[in-house]
Amino acid sequence: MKKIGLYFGTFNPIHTGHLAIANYMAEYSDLDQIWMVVTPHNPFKKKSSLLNNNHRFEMVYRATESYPKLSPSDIEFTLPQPNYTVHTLAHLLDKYPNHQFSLIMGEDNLKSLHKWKNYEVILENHHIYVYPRITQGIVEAQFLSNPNIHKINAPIMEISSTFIRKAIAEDKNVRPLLPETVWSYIDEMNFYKS
Ligand SMILES: Nc1ncnc2c1ncn2[C@@H]1O[C@H](COP(=O)(O)OP(=O)(O)OP(=O)(O)O)[C@@H](O)[C@H]1O
Ligand SMILES: O=C(O)c1ccc[n+]([C@@H]2O[C@H](COP(=O)([O-])O)[C@@H](O)[C@H]2O)c1
Repeated sequence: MKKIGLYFGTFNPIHTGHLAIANYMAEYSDLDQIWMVVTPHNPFKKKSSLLNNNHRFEMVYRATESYPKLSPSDIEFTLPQPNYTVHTLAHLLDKYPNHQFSLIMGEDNLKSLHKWKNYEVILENHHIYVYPRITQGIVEAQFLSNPNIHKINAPIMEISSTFIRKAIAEDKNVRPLLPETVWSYIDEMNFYKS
């Protein structure tokens, strides 16, 4: 049985914070593989400001290419939208009956987990690894003591895709915040200019 960590994200774009989290999990957990699942449409986010799926996938592909334990995944591209994680998990369990799937997420997502579709089902069947992040809101008490939720003791990295998109639109240099191959793709393609 292979242990897979699913790191779901809009990745618009993938940044050094994402990559550091994925690499930390690859190095310091018992997960065999981390799949970075590019989500076409988060049910809580507007689709209008999104770069198309293939461009976001390409950036995740480039970011993870030289990391053997990290892989990009386009599994949600052919599933109904918006993408509810519980549906994707059902699809994955069906397709890979011999894999054990855990979730990796930032603390901002844990703060809204009580609003996710069938979150109880997700929690009953999967471990969730939560990465610290400074954001508004509080984590519901029910999640603080849940045995399937594991807090990761890792340094906080305050980088967000929103900050990067805004900075590029304002002509700032964001090169250190992105994997080099992602930075050059964004630069070549003129993404997020305004
Ligand atoms: N700097 C960070 N530290 C910890 N977790 C993060 C960080 N950035 C993103 N994440 C987590 O990575 C996953 C995917 O994040 P997402 O693609 O939404 O990035 P984002 O930077 O939050 O994007 P946006 O600013 O567009 O909302 C989420 O679970 C999110 O909580
Ligand atoms: O299933 C849900 O109800 C649900 C609600 C909000 C977010 N999600 C998923 O959480 C993942 C993280 O989203 P994001 O935009 O914060 O990177 C992404 O795969 C979303 O589809 C899922």
